[in-house]
Amino acid sequence: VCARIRNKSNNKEESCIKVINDTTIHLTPGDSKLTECQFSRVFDSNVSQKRLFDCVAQTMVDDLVRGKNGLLFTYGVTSSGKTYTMTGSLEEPGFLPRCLDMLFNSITAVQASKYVFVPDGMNGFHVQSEADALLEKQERDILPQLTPKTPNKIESAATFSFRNINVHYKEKNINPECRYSVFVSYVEIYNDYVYDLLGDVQLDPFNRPKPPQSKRLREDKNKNMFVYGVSQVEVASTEEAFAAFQQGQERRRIAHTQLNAESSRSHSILNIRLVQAPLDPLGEDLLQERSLICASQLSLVDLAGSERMARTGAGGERSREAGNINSSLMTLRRCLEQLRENQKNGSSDMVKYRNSKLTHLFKSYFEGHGKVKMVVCLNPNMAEYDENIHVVQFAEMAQQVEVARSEDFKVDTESIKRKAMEAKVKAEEERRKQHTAMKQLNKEASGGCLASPDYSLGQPFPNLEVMDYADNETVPGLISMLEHRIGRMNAIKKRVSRYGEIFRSNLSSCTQHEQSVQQQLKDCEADLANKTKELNKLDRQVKKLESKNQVLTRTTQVFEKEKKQLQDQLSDAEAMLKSSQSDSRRLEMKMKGAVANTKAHVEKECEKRVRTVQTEMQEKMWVKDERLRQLKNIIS
Ligand SMILES: Nc1ncnc2c1ncn2[C@@H]1O[C@H](COP(=O)(O)OP(=O)(O)OP(=O)(O)O)[C@@H](O)[C@H]1O
Repeated sequence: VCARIRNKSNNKEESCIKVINDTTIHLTPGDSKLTECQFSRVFDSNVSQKRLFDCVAQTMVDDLVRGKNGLLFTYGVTSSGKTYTMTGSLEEPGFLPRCLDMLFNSITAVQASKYVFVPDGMNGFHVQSEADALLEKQERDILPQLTPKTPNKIESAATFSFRNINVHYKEKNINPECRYSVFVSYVEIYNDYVYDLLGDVQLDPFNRPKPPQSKRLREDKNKNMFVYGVSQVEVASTEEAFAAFQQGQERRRIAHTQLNAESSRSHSILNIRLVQAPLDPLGEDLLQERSLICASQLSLVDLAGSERMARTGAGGERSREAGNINSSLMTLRRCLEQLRENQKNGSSDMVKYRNSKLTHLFKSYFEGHGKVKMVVCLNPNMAEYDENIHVVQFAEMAQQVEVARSEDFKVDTESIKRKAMEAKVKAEEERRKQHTAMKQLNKEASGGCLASPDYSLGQPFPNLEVMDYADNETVPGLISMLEHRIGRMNAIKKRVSRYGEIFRSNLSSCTQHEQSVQQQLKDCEADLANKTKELNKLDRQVKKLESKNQVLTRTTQVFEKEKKQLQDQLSDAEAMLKSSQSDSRRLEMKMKGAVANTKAHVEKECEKRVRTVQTEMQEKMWVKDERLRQLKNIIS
């Protein structure tokens, strides 16, 4: 567990963290209170991205190449520099691009052709022949053009050229007798659901992207947890891998808009998987034996901000998010605590990994199937003191957990080499044997051994006549001549039988050779038949797609026509609407004028009537007053 302290947001403000040495920091809220924390390594705000990579992540790439798994995660509160450390920028690349760069630099000379390794859907891989891989490549190159499925094309890999990765590390443990391929998958855990960020986007009937579907976690035959059905994209360079990552980021942004989420409230996990398999004894094709294929992975995890519920000040949906993050990080904490307890007491109490997707996914790492490293990011602002205390407490506890070391993947190159040598020697011996036999036969045939004089039994019989029984010259001469003839005959017999043997052995080796050629021919014919079948299938698919394409083109034309008609209708309707609007405006003006006139007229009329009534009333009052006065006079 390492700590990285980021720079202060305001230089004038006092810092709550003081770096004492390479492994110790002091945390203080400003007064005399002081908490000391130990880490395996402390990096202050001046540390460069490169140095951090050298010290923390480089060995994890070494392990990846040796066939070992690794988990590297950043932990800390929001804005403490987790994403900066993990991903960085094009100018200041973080762990992720640097790991990819080192990996591709290391395997560049021994990279397998694309699509030779095929994911089997259960976290494993199998190997297919170069020819099948080529066929698949052609299919993939052609089919997407015919079926434009989703609007999620991977951004051009050339877009990403990282500055400051000029280190070009190379891992020395690359086995030249193996071939390697890299796959990436990218998932996020949000509200305890796992989403695939590199899968095809499903569209709704209105051609809008559908909200993402959650994935399940499963265990493979090696007891490693994996996201079932997750997309694994094969990448051939750092740029291609980063382009896939960027596509995932974009998908994440869209999904967050759909789910009304905030990116800092989800955990994101990029898995870099390195697959390797040895070459056959002749060093030509990859061996297809499953047991010889090794797939190792490096999981780079950017955890959600670790602040506590009260700090988030959230309500409603946000409070549920905060709760889920807290619960997943809390489960992580509990699991690590239980592991520590088990290790301390030698007990084997159950660790409840299943309580959250995060811990469930990384269960295998904590059980010793790989190396785990954590970079704790700390923000030195005084306001973060309380949160920092919780973060370092977690880190200190995590440091006490020991994860068992996993074993290197070793290809038995010695036995493969031995086999190769044996096969070579045998083939060479066979060739030499045949060659000598042929040479011998030719030599003997052309060197006159088989020519007629060699088959002769010697001088022809002289004309002999024995006249005297005491002839001591003729009979012994005849006897020696006959003995010589018998010797010649035996030698010829011996030679003929040797020729017969050589001929028979040549015939048998020729027959064997012919049989093996016949077998090869049969294999080739079967292969050809398969290929022809596949080709026919592809041909049919192409035809089907072409006819679909035609139908779609026609439908598009019909729709285009309808669209044009509808557009015409729309513009007519708009024109009508405009004219009726201006009519109604005119009518409104007219009505307003009429209303004003009528109002003025009515007001005038009213005033007139009021005045008349007033006059009448005044006259009546005057008459009444007059009568009252007269009445008063009469009374008085
Ligand atoms: N060590 C650093 N040096 C320079 N800038 C940094 C450093 N750490 C973080 N920053 C900057 O601070 C800002 C916030 O950092 P970042 O996004 O990495 O935080 P975070 O912890 O990932 O936050 P969140 O939890 O919201 O994802 C970014 O603009 C980043 O560039």
